[in-house]
Amino acid sequence: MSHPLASGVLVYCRSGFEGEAAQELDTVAAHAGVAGFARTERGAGFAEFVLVEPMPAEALLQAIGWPRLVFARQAVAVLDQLKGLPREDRLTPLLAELPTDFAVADAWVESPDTDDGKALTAFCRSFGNALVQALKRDARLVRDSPWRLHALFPHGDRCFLAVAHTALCAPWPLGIPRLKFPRNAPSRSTLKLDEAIQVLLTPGERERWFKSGMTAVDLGAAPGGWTWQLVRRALHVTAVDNGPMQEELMAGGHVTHLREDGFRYQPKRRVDWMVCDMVEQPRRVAERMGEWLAEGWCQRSIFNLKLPMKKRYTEVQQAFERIHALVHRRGGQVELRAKQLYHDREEITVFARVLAEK
Ligand SMILES: C[S@@+](CC[C@H](N)C(=O)[O-])C[C@H]1O[C@@H](n2cnc3c(N)ncnc32)[C@H](O)[C@@H]1O
Repeated sequence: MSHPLASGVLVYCRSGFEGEAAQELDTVAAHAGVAGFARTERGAGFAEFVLVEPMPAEALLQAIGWPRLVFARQAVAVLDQLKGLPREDRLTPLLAELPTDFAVADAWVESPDTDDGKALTAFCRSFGNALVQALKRDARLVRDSPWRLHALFPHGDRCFLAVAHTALCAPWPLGIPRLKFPRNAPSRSTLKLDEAIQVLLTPGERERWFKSGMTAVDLGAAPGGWTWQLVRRALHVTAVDNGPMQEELMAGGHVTHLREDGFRYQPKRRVDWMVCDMVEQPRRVAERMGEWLAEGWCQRSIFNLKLPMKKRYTEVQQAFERIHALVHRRGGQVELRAKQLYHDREEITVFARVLAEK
């Protein structure tokens, strides 16, 4: 069976952001005309959208999938939820729920990215090995299947059995790309920009849009973690910040440091990239980012929106609307992709590019 039926969508999110993830699922599903409701538990590290009627998993993931969700590190299509699994044999009941003649390329056993979930990591590893062996034995593991099986255990006796379509879902366990902190990078924030580039851009875009000799502006750059990532990709960077930049990074000769206000700075000529990590109200940041994009001062941008307020989902929507409106007013159109990354705490990271020139 190549078209499994799903009963819902399960998204993995940052603990504490389940409300935003659920609100987003409700909104995106309503736009896509998919009937159902979102539910979650605070601190669970996941939220679920329950369908009124089951539908093919692929169509569901196309309508409410990972690429279009901001507060989802991963989104998978739920086949079933198993409760009260016996400790002595959790494998047999799980295998019994798999649709017959359904093969997958791989199987991942996961637990939410929470303290409770972390306590299950060792179990997940050994159970994952057993599951893969069992699937091999039953000839259900087929390398070129577009499907991957996911078993998410919120508790030792409760499991969501789900499937991911490799073209529509995050390619990393728990939706978290494994990134190593580079030894000589100036700050831990460096991982945030690295993750944004991995998560928000395709491999082709990464290759085309980061070429030796390209130019970038980094607003709020000090001590230089984001600048370091751009320099690593052979870009020339103008770093705008009143604070000091790391000496080693400056010594490389690829960075010009300007002690100026990042909200007033304007480049003399268009740059390939503008990145911004200034800690400010999301409205103020959105306004300035919209201005940069509308005026064509940069081709593309990656910026953070800090979200310390209560109505975080609404705040994000308003910021996006404002950027669209500013660019539209100047005759352009902007594409926005955004995620709450693993390295984002109370914030999200946005990629923006202008699609049509004035
Ligand atoms: C979170 S830190 C940036 C860290 C940096 N991205 C890194 O990876 O090392 C925020 C920076 O924004 C700067 N900043 C805040 N408001 C600013 C403004 N109006 N103009 C320029 N820099 C500003 C602060 O001085 C601070 O260095």
